Amino acid sequence: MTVPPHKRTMTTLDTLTAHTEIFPWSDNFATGIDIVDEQHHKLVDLLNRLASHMSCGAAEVEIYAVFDELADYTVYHFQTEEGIWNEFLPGDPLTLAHERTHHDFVAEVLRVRSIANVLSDEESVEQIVSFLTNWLAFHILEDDTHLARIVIGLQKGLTLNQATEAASLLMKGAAHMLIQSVLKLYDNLSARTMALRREINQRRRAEEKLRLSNNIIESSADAIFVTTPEGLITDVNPAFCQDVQRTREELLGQPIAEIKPGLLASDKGMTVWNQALQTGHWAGELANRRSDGELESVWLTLSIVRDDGLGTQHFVGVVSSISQLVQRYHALEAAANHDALTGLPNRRLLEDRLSQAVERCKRNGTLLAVCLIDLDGFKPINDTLGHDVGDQVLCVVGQRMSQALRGADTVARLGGDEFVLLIGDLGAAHDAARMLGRLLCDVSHPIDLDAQTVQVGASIGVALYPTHTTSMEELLKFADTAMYAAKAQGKGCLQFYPPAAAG
Ligand SMILES: Nc1nc2c(ncn2[C@@H]2O[C@H](COP(=O)(O)OP(=O)(O)OP(=O)(O)O)[C@@H](O)[C@H]2O)c(=O)[nH]1
Repeated sequence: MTVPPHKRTMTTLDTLTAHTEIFPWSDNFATGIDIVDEQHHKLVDLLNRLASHMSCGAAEVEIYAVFDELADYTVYHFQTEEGIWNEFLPGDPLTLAHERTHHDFVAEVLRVRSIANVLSDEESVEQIVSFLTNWLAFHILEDDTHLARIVIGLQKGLTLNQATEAASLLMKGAAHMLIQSVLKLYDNLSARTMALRREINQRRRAEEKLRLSNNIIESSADAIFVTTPEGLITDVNPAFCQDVQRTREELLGQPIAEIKPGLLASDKGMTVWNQALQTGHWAGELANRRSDGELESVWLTLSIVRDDGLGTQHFVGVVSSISQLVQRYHALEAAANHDALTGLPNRRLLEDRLSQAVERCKRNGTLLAVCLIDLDGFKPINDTLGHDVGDQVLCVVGQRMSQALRGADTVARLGGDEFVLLIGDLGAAHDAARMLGRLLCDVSHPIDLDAQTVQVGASIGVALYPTHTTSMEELLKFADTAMYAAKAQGKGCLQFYPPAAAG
């Protein structure tokens, strides 16, 4: 069943925001025929809602739906009216002229609808409101009232001529005045009231935006502060209060550098402040001392909010804790630089350490021993006792090597059962030989595992910086050559480059 437009409970126009009665319904609008007046009332109400939309500028209105609803309702209403006029004044020129006006009305609504895509919603609604106002004045107040009065006359038993004359007389005075006053009302209201309403609504929207921004700042997990150019706090959010364990009231007017000394009182803090002054912005990582005394990494964004005259007005700082990010970064960095099994530096970190060690020895005029170690007899452990046992052996051997060296030296695992040692700041080659002899002994001690004891040996090849080469690449290559010579000599021994056989 089709629900007549006036029976719909929730219409698009109903959803328009609070509306202003620009054309409040008055008894003067009444034609005297109840059903017609009731429907006119609804149409005037639609007009008021559209006018209200025009002044409020509600952006969410579905303009096409508004047009469709208006067209729907008027077609429905026109059928009612035409039914009455045709019943009492069939074929009368007034009735025919009236029907043409109805067609014109629908055509105009559809015309504005058809150009709605090139107009803004506001412009479309303005066109419709202007058109409806004229229609209210000339159609409802003039034509409908005129016809209604003839019909009422006929209902009272007057002849058509008598009824027409009586109606014309009535229409001459008051109705004319009313039409003029409606049009004037529209002119005045559309120009002034709507402009005013629009302004009010713009302000309301701006306030809403401001309220939303405030809510965001208030609920932000980041600590936010605002200061004068001299660094005196003018506002803070709850996260900032929480961070420094002070109330907002206690903080207002306080120097930010005293409240957050770690952030803004240090030399770095001054640099941050000055750069923000010069460029309008500073962002970067700083250390912040929390209220519990712990140091944490934070990301500070400091910006200047200037007034219209471009004079400095406020500094706005946003402090975001990035401790977890930094921890994660360090964990990833550690993983990228260390061997997952033994935790020793991997080849990537070894390259760094090698260049640092070379630099140090160059500076100090000392020797650096680059030692390549390959275990002896490791494969059979893997093969007979399993890979897990092999892994344990690699870890124990790594620990023993680390313990045999000084803190500044490096033990790295290249992969498999291959390790590299960097022994720096040596006075002579035999210093390295002594340390490596001890290390060979340590490595070859039996290893007690859960269920068994195993034993491995090691073959070591050594190249010296700068004795054998100053190239880091060659240092590793020469150490490798020497290590193969050690294997060839029966394993479990130390061989300096150049190996005897090679040289
Ligand atoms: N458990 C374990 N084994 C590994 C790992 N990486 C490589 N291997 C094994 O280590 C063994 C290294 O082989 P070799 O160096 O020939 O063994 P080796 O018995 O010490 O022989 P030589 O060097 O000639 O004395 C191979 O069996 C590899 O499969 C690892 O991460 N864990």
